[in-house]
Amino acid sequence: MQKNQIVDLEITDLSYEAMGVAHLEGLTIFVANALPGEVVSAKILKVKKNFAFAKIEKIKKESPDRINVKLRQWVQTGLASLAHIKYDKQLEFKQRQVVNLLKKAHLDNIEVGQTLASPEEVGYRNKAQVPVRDVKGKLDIGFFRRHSHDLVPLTNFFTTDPEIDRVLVNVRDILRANHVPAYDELHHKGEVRYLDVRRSKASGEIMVILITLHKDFPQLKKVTQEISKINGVTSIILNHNPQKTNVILGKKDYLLWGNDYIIDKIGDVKFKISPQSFFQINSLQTPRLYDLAIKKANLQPDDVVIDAYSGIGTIGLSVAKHVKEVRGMEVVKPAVEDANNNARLNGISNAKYVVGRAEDIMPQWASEGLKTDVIFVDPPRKGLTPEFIDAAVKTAPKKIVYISCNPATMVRDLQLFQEQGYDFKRIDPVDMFPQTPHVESVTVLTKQK
Ligand SMILES: C[S@@+](CC[C@H](N)C(=O)[O-])C[C@H]1O[C@@H](n2cnc3c(N)ncnc32)[C@H](O)[C@@H]1O
Repeated sequence: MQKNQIVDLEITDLSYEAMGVAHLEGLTIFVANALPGEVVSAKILKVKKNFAFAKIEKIKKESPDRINVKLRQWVQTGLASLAHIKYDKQLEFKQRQVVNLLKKAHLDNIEVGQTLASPEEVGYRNKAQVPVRDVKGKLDIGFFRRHSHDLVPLTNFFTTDPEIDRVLVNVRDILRANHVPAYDELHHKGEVRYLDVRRSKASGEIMVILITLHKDFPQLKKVTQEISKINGVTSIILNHNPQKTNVILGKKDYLLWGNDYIIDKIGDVKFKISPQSFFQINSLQTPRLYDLAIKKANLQPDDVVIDAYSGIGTIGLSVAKHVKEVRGMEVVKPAVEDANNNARLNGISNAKYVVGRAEDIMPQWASEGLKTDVIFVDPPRKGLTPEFIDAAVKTAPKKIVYISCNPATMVRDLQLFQEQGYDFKRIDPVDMFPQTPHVESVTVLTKQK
């Protein structure tokens, strides 16, 4: 098989990144945007030892699960790489990801629930972080083409709250009118690198973050003034990122106008959110995710509860009023400050959050003799560490509730807990990210007698 060769392929599966999978001449071929059951004529793009990549030239037999996407850029950029699949099939795809990982780990006896559908299938994101680049001599916003830094201009981000799209376009126009240069990655010059906009569905408050190469630039005052007039904007922040890096946010934030936070709500608990704090992006699905996790924890009034990888304390503060004590840890300092302020804001006095890596703090607490009843973990994609797991087990919790955004690392970690006397029977996928291949899930581990 050779690059540029045109081949006919029968798609038999979807990879975890939602690429169509076919087999030919002993190779596994990944075909972008192809669906199981389809027969496509495809062009080979790259050939490796055991696999190859191809792109569709023509669909010869179309799957009944295919949807015609209004803007091909949504799929092309990876912004919404499942958008060409009917929503109920997306949910099945996510459930199957978990089933397949369990099979690989020889855990076939574990039940996997149906993926809990999101109340909103599009426009659900309460935050957008979009690159700003020069396209054909004009500052533009959009999304990078997959595996590249070529900006595909966009004004409708599809999965984002349309109110956020409106603000993004307004800010783009203000930057253009004031001749603010977009960041030029190649020469490491220019000004605005990214726009980050967050909106609270509960309060309507909007935060605009300009992520810039320099801390100040000639048009900044005027631009700030004009952005402050956009309907709904209550906070404008400059995030200074002077580094030559792919990391989006710099370390320092400067308040340009308004508040240095926005207020959101989950259930009846209010949350103050700082620019660098993590906050679940699907506002309507988050309370359903937490309700599921909390129900599974079967909390008792005397329980000592850990909220690990706590962000701004959303899980711990949602349960604090029903238990004896909540302790949490989180590595981002402003998020911890938010968590402790959020406890006060909601009249909660039995929850305390500390700054630090969970893999350092948990062993410290265990060595101090802490005993726990329920541990909630909600780590980033890389999952937990063995140090964290050992220490968590030492505190002898009755239950560990694992909320995960990456089923591969979660299955690895669940097996480590199993080796230490904890067992689980079921995993429940929850769709936090419709139109994308991301799989969130909740699992409860119970201490064996
Ligand atoms: C998936 S978020 C969950 C946050 C929170 N539980 C929520 O639902 O909003 C993961 C959090 O872990 C934090 N984090 C990442 N690595 C960490 C580490 N080694 N120790 C503690 N927190 C960490 C991140 O800053 C982020 O806030």
